Amino acid sequence: MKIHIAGHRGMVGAAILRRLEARRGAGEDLTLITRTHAELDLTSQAAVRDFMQSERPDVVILAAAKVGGIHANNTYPADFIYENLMIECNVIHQAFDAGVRRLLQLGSSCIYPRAVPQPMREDALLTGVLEPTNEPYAVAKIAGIKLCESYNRQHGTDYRSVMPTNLYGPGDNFHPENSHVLPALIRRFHEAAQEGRDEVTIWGSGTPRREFLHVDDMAEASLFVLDLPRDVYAANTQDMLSHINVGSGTDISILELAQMVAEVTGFQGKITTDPSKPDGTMRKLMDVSRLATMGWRARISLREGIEDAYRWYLAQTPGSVRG
Ligand SMILES: NC(=O)C1=CN([C@@H]2O[C@H](COP(=O)(O)OP(=O)(O)OC[C@H]3O[C@@H](n4cnc5c(N)ncnc54)[C@H](OP(=O)(O)O)[C@@H]3O)[C@@H](O)[C@H]2O)C=CC1
Ligand SMILES: C[C@H]1O[C@H](OP(=O)(O)OP(=O)(O)OC[C@H]2O[C@@H](n3cnc4c(=O)[nH]c(N)nc43)[C@H](O)[C@@H]2O)[C@@H](O)[C@@H](O)C1=O
Repeated sequence: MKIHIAGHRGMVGAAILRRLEARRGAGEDLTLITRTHAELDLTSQAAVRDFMQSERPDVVILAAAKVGGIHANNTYPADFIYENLMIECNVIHQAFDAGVRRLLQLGSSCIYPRAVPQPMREDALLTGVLEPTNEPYAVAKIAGIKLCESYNRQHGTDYRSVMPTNLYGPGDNFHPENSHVLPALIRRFHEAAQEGRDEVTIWGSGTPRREFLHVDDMAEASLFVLDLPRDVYAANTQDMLSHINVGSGTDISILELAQMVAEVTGFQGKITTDPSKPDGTMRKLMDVSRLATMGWRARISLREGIEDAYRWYLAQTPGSVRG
């Protein structure tokens, strides 16, 4: 079986690759095909066509995307909508043209309307107005789901979509402005503790609630969904092989999260908030009952996961951390 992992150097793609390499090491007959961003720009239709036609994988896992936190989404909306639409159109269509029958793509919990009932069910898609700070990215991610569904309907393919909640872990982006909240706080609290500062400021009011999932759980869930028999997956995705939520099933306020990161990093000072920064959606908690019914649940607790991410951050040589 030839599997192409697009985005294998990203946080999620690398975690999926680690699991597949372990399976290959355990004797599964897998050929894993990867290209770096420099070797293959997925926004180039011609380059993706040449790649898919020459490699002709059996399965494609699409974990490449333009990704960032609330500030990056709000500051570079054109990059987020353009690059993500191009990557999805190129990878999904060129995979189809090259005869790929099975594909898994990663979306995001931001596809759901901002004021949707919590926890957010899969059928809440397209029932209301999106969160403005990440609407362009969300529109691209919704297009990704609809691309897969449409190829399935018209051509009988088996293209599945997983919708992860907020992710974190080894390989994350720790950029002070463009990253997601957890890596940003790990870095900020670590640096404050090292420098003996007595105050750390977090963005927004601290009251929004988010659900976090460790990337190793996400990688496991992705391969679990990919491996599900088609009839089982179809029965749980409204018979059209649509999208499925992946999360831990519990959420936490950003202030509580900051307190946990402070404990893990050894910061003992005061935590203040900066209301001039956006809160974004006030709550994002996935309804993960469909995936649970099919047999998958998250295993890594948030506290353990933060400790793991912090160990990974500390183990990097200075200057090698992304961001
Ligand atoms: N991180 C999170 O909290 C969440 C992530 N997701 C989704 O999970 C998936 C993986 O995200 P994550 O691993 O966190 O993101 P990363 O930014 O860690 O990884 C994305 C990867 O895609 C590559 N890439 C981006 N643009 C291109 C391109 N034009 N051509 C080739 N490669 C490209 C990047 O390469 P390079 O760095 O060289 O540009 C990078 O290796 C994405 O679909 C994302 O939307 C969903 C919900 C939450
Ligand atoms: C995964 C998800 O990620 C983004 O949506 P988001 O959930 O709003 O992500 P975030 O992690 O950036 O922020 C979460 C909350 O945390 C607060 N916050 C506090 N202090 C910092 C801080 O220092 N950095 C950041 N980034 N946020 C901070 C911040 O103000 C917000 O209230 C979108 O890309 C979206 O498209 C998407 O898919």
